[in-house]
Amino acid sequence: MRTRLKVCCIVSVAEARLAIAHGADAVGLVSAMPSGPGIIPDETCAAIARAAPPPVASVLLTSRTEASGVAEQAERIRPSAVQLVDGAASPEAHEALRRLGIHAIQVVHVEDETALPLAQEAARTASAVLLDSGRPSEGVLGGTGERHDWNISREIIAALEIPVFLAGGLTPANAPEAIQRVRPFALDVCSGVRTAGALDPTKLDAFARAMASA
Ligand SMILES: O=C(O)c1ccccc1N[C@@H]1O[C@H](COP(=O)(O)O)[C@@H](O)[C@H]1O
Repeated sequence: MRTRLKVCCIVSVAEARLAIAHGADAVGLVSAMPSGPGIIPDETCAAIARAAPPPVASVLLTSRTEASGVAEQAERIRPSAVQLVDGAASPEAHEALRRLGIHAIQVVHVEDETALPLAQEAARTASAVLLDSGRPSEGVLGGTGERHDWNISREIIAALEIPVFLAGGLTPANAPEAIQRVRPFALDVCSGVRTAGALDPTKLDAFARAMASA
């Protein structure tokens, strides 16, 4: 099965078009976060979500955890899916999104082996799980540009029956190894395809080619 590509930290409709032209199956839109390089206003998230043509998915990243707050933001922005970057998000938040016809992608930050039971719990109610390299205890919920232990990710993916995205420090150089070793449903990249903060067509092209070579 082809590994899907999500290009994250999209800041404009022009960047979304560039990512899609290079084969992105999904574009990620980072709303308010405690920290991170990719944050854009909700109004910009909504404009990009409106511009994403089917079957490309628009994925809103939120740090909200309460069901009512998550649903309120999702209803305003109307993405295809919401990526809940804080592991404290509840099954009620997943259910609230489901009622709106919006997929819940629950992030699990892989700090150690405890990520496996966290992912299994999230998989009970979310549409998909995304494995990232944040450090929630330090208020870092993603966008680190760092890899985590892919042996743990591989174990999680083997144990779950729903799609699992792999994120954190992916680059054109390590994308083939990520696909071969971890076997995720999709790769999710932000900093690895950017230069001085801007989406870089040369790196995007290299990333897409690296995926195709795996
Ligand atoms: O990029 C951000 O600003 C951000 C902030 C808070 C949570 C997630 C964030 N970005 C997401 O982090 C992953 C991995 O990014 P990277 O490839 O390691 O740079 C990806 O989903 C980003 O969209």
